[in-house]
Formats: sequence, structure tokens, C-alpha cells
Amino acid sequence: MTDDRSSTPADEQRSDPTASGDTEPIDAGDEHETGDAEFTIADFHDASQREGRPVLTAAAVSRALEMPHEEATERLEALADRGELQRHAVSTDPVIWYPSELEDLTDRERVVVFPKRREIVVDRPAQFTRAQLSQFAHLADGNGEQGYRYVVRPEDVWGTPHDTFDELVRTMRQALGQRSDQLEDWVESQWDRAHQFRLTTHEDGYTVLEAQSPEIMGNVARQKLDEEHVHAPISETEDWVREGAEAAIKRILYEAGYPVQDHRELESGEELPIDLRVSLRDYQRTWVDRFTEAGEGVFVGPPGSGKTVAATGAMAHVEGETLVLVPSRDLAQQWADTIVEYTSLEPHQIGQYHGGRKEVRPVTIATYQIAGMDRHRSLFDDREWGLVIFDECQHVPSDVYRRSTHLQSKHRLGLSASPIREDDRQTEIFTLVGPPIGTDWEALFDAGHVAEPELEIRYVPWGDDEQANAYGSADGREKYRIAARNRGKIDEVRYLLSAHPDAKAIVFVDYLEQGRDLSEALDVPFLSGETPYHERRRLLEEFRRDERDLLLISRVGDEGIDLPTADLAIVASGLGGSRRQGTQRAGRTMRPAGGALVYVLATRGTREEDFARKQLQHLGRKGMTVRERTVEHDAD
Ligand SMILES: Nc1ncnc2c1ncn2[C@@H]1O[C@H](COP(=O)(O)OP(=O)(O)OP(=O)(O)O)[C@@H](O)[C@H]1O
Repeated sequence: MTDDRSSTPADEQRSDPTASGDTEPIDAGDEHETGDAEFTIADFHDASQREGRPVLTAAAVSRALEMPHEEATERLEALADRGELQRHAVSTDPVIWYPSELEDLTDRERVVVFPKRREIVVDRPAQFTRAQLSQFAHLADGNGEQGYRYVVRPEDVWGTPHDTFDELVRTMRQALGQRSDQLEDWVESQWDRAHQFRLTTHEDGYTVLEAQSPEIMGNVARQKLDEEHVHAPISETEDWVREGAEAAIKRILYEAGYPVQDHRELESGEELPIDLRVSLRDYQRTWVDRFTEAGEGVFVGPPGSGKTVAATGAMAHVEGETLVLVPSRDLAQQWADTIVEYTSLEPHQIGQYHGGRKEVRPVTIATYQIAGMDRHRSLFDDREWGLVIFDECQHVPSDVYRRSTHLQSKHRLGLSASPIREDDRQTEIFTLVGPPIGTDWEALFDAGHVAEPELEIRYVPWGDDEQANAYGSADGREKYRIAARNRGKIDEVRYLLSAHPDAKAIVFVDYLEQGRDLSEALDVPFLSGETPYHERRRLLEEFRRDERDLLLISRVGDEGIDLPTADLAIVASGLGGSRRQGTQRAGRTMRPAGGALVYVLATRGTREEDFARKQLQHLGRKGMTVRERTVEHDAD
């Protein structure tokens, strides 16, 4: 059962071809499933596409698919015998071949599988195919001319919603329209890994770790775990788990490449009847169903896709007292408003717990900051929580993680707008909160649930020689800082605002000095960490009520402040943070209101330009349209 070829998540990250910038053309043909026995109509379609014609001779097929002429003829005949191809013989010319359903060629989605790279490329996928694919793969590239590129990683297999491997294979075959033995074998090995261990609840109430076989128990669990985690063996395949050690066990085994199935009976906490006052969208219902089945999980969707609303659906399912952890006070207020708007709960049942207020009520919304403090640790135990929600769970600070390990017996739900898995947070999220539950973002854009922003990166020249010279002689981070604060960006911001006179706009900056300069030049208030909380709230409120149409925000704006009606965002600096920040900033304006535009400014010919380009390629892969423009001195 143990498969040495399978890798741990860490290995996988290193060998992930997308991570190493592998940009090999997808049509390279090196891995086409043209194995000896298999020659399918899809191969014929490949050949027609390469030849640019729907009707082919055997010679053309042999050329396109690089196989001997004789072999091509043989295979074409076999396909014709199966009724998938038609032949047409013209007395003096070679026989020509075409698909039995010629219209296929224009309508049908083409699926090409690259089993070694575990990639699937689909042309014009139908909604159904996308939904199927997203159950075992994730969309890595949705914007290229090469079609949609899906990648299957171990975590994708580990998190599938299927009960049996056979069901999973059925979904795969439906999605791919073909069998790929090599891919299926690999998926099976990952499936096996994820089904070696499970946590269950003994009838006497304690937790048991069960292994599929005595060998896996002996060779993996009992090597990795010690008395800190388990009391004593119950049998060759079962260990009695120490209370509170569940999270550590899940983490250790996950890191060893054996994610643990969590089948414990979860506590539902003190009862709290909740009715929903909104009808969930189909994809939200799927999210909630998957959460319901597992009792844990992370909703992953772009900003504005309705994760918070779907979370109220999860609350209505658990119907237990709920603790919501959020990154900022502003978000705490928004959660309280959303819960009142979309559920039958009354305002007096909802408490907020942060620097400003200390209310613990049946539904309590607390900030991570407070939740991480020793003197507020009782928050976790004050009531019998049945559900703990981690909003923006990619930001959960490590002290909160440490503190929340004992929440393993509750239902756990994470929300995240950043499906980026480039750091080890992924392990923590997966083991402490749960596996990702996602939808392919493109599908949400297509269905009109989230407006796709137009994203434009503008390369701006230096505003004056002084800064350009300073850049030349600076080094390292200083170079980046100078480029970020290029005074030429002030004119550019002005130009963009004047080009969109009716837009409600937000300008993001990363440097206080730049924010102050812009604030003065544009005569708008600047919201930074230095702005008092009530002042920040007031400005945001005014913006929300359409009493203001321009805001200038520093990093502070990044942590979950909701600006629902912004329809223009200018990132004047600050793409230099993490990818995630870039995603969030761009996402800030992705609201159902639609028509959002995002401009990102980068100083021409500097590191900032390189950086922005990389970031935006990433956003492009997430399904946004990205455009680049070089600004001449007279803003165009
Ligand atoms: N099922 C639904 N029916 C009607 N409106 C909905 C539904 N789901 C979401 N919305 C609306 O879509 C908007 C965004 O929803 P929500 O705040 O839940 O998104 P989100 O993904 O949590 O966003 P963010 O990542 O910014 O927190 C809200 O205005 C909400 O009212």
C-alpha cells in the first residue's frame, strides 16, 4: 500500500512543474496519449487542429502525429471501423478521413491529458466538465490561448468529495472523456495514502486513530507518534488518542504524506436554531454540502463570491453556537451585519469581541489579534462552540493556530480568497481547519456572480531625474523602495482619475510618504495605520454611502476592509508584498456590481516592473484579463 514513488507535500511543491516556471508549450506532443493500443478520435482532432483542416489524409495524420504512414492508415481504419471516422475515396487522390460528426470539431471540448505532468488541458470546457474537473484537479491557467490547464496535485486528490475510489474514477473518466491508466494509477496511489488513517470516536467518547493495516500502523504511525499523542494501542490497527492531540497527529501524518480522514463525531455545541433568509446559489450549496459531509473545510473563492453568505449556510446547518475569527474590527462589524441580514438571528444574539467591545454571545465575532492574547484565551472555552469559522484563514496568526488546536472537536470552517499554496501555511490550514472546497473561479466570472476586473499594468516613467539617479546608485531593497515611490506616479494617478470621472475610486499605496504626497496633490484624506479607528470608519462609511468617490489607502486597506462599491482601483505601489496581497488588492474591486477596473503602476525599467509583471501573470492565471501599457511622458 505504501507507495515510495509518491511524494510528500513538500517534495511535491519542489517538483511541481508550474512552480519551477515550466513554460513548455502544451502542444509539445511529447506525452500525448497515443500509446500503442490507444488511438482515439481525440488524437484525430489534435491532428486536424495542427493541420488546420477538418479533413485529413493518412499522410497528414502521419505528419501531424509523427507516426509512420502505414501506422496512421491502420489506426484511421480502426477508428472508421468503430464508426467514429468516415472515409471518402476519390479515385485518383488519396483517401480522406473526417470525423463522423463533423460539427464536433467546432463545438466539442477537447481534452488532452499529460499523465506524467499530471496536467489536463481542455479547450472550451463545458460547465459540467469544469465542475467534474474541479473535484480532483485545480485550475492552474484559465486565460491562455492554449485552453484551460488543470493540474492534479496530491492535495487535490486528498480533498476529493468521493466516498470510494471507483466513484472518483468515474468522475475522472466523465471529465476527461477517456481513460488514462497512468494518471488513474497515480491518483489511486494518492487516494490510498489519504485512506490509510482515520480518526473516529469510540463509543466511550474518546478518539481513536485507526490504520488500514497493522503494517501501516507499525511503519508509519507508531514510528512518528509518541506518548504525547497516544495513550496506548487498543489493537494492531488502533491507538487511543490523547485528548487534544488530534491536531498534532493530523499534522505529523500529513507531513509524512498520509492525510488523516477525520470521521469523529463533532460537537455541535450549545443548540442555536438558525434559519437562512437567503437562497444560496448552486455553487454555494455545493460548498455547504461538502462542508456538511466532512464537518470541516475551507471555502476558497474570489473576493465577493459569497463566501460569507455561504458560511451563514454552514451555520444554519450546524445550528450550534458559533465563534467567528476575523482579521480586523471592520470585518467583525461586516460579519455581524451579514448574519443579521441573511439569517433569523437577532442582533442581541451576536456579540463582538475585540479592542472596542467585549461581548461573548451565542454567535461571537472576535479578531485574531485578541484571540491570540493569553489573557483572552477563555474566549475559546467561554461557551460551547459548535462551529468555529476562520475568516481569511490564510492569515491566521500562529499563536491563534496554537490556541485553536483544541478546537478540533468542533466543526471548523475556513474562508479564503487566496488559493495560493506557496508557503507552509497550507499544511496548517489543511490539518487544523480542513481541506479546500473550491469552485473554479472562471466559472464564477462566466456565470456573472463575480465581475471580472480588467487589469492593466502601466509602466510609468520617472517623474524627475533626482529619483532616477538615486535609483541608479541604490542597491537591494532600497532600489525597490525608490521605484515604488516614483513621483511620476502622481501625474499618472491624476490622469487615470480624470479618465474615469464618474468612477468611485480607491488608490492604494505602500509608503506613508507617498500617501501623504498623493493626499496633498489630490486633496483627499489618506487612510493609514495612523488614522484613528473612528475616523477610518467614518471615511469608509461616507465612501459606502456615495458621499465620497475617492479614497487613498495604505496597507491598512488590505485587511478585509470591504469597499463594495469601488469600481476603479489604482495600485500606486505595493505590489511588492506577497502574491496574495496582489491578488487581494486586485480582488478588492471584484464585486457583483461589475465593470471594475484595476490599474497597477510600476516604474518603467526598474525591478518594480519585473515584479509587477510576474504578479500579474499570476493573476492572469487566475482568470483575469491582464493588459500591459507603457506610459510615455505625456500620459496617453
Ligand atoms: N446567495 C446569494 N444571494 C444573494 N446575494 C448574495 C448571495 N451570496 C452572496 N451575495 C452577495 O454577494 C456579495 C458578496 O458576498 P460575500 O460578502 O459573502 O462575499 P465574500 O466572498 O465573503 O467576499 P470577501 O472575500 O470580500 O469577504 C454580497 O453583497 C452579498 O450580499
